[in-house]
Amino acid sequence: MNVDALNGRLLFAIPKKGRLHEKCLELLAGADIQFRRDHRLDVCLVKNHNIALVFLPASDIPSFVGKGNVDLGITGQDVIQESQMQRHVTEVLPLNFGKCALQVQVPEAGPTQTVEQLAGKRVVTSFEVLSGEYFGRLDAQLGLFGDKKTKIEYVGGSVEAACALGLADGIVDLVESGDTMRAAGLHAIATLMQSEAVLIKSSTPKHEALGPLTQLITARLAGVVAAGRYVVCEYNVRREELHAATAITPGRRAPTISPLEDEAWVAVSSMVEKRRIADVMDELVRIGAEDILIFNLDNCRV
Ligand SMILES: Nc1ncnc2c1ncn2[C@@H]1O[C@H](COP(=O)(O)OP(=O)(O)OP(=O)(O)O)[C@@H](O)[C@H]1O
Ligand SMILES: O=P(O)(O)OC[C@H]1O[C@H](OP(=O)(O)OP(=O)(O)O)[C@H](O)[C@@H]1O
Repeated sequence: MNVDALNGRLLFAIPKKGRLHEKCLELLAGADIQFRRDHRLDVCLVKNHNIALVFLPASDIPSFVGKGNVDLGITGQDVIQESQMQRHVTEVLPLNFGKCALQVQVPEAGPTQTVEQLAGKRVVTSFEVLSGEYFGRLDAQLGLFGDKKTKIEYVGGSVEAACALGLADGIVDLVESGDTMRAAGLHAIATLMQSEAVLIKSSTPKHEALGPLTQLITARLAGVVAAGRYVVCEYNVRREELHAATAITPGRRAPTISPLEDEAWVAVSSMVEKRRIADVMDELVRIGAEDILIFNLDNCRV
């Protein structure tokens, strides 16, 4: 690709592989950001917007965005902190995927069961900056100095194997379901941070003219994220129960209430958070609501 082809385009960084990659592609499709990527190329032009996508390792995206080499990016909050770019990037939108926790883990049956016991020993991690800060504070509290301090060692992957291989007394790694941790015979004894995927932009953007396009893309992505988070709940309820019904489904602004041919009844339509829907349906049944229907959203603007 001719380098000039990128001139004036909004550069948008997407994780090139790993846990966040597929979800990002779904998000781009939902926002109708159209492109065709030659699988050997890490840069490609968007057909229907003045944007170029740049496929990068998730852990490099905070510094590319923070330094202004690319304008927008998607990555995890964990790698923003680890690369110490939190002052250089602005988190524009939480994306409701890539949720995980960075945790201190030790062998379940081992002699070390608290972080105080682990301090001063060997910790293996891919997050050496965050682990160094965490154990640095702990070492200072416990009066561990010089060669008594916790020894933090970096590995690029398969961190969970480090204890079994005799490399470490504990590890610091990401946990989502906990399957990896349990399969390795480990359990968590402390949490350094919670993380999810976020849309980020440079805190000092180089291309001010691209501001409106950044806003448009952010609004589209927010619509796709909200569509995944909410369902539409429709039901019929007796008019005298309307007050109770709107308390159960208050909607984002207010529920839509429509009259029915039978004047004793009304139809209610309301957005409800997906994770609450089973409880909401139980409560609606309890007040005598009928014909409760739940609809998934493809896309929305809220
Ligand atoms: N199990 C998980 N569940 C949810 N999100 C995760 C999980 N593991 C990692 N993430 C998120 O995805 C980001 C990328 O992690 P991933 O393990 O896919 O790295 P990667 O880019 O493939 O790098 P590498 O394979 O070189 O370690 C992490 O920084 C974190 O924000
Ligand atoms: O709690 P869980 O749901 O099991 O997820 C946690 C695992 O996911 C991540 O690794 P990933 O599988 O992305 O591969 P990696 O080790 O190559 O980074 C992380 O490093 C853990 O190993």
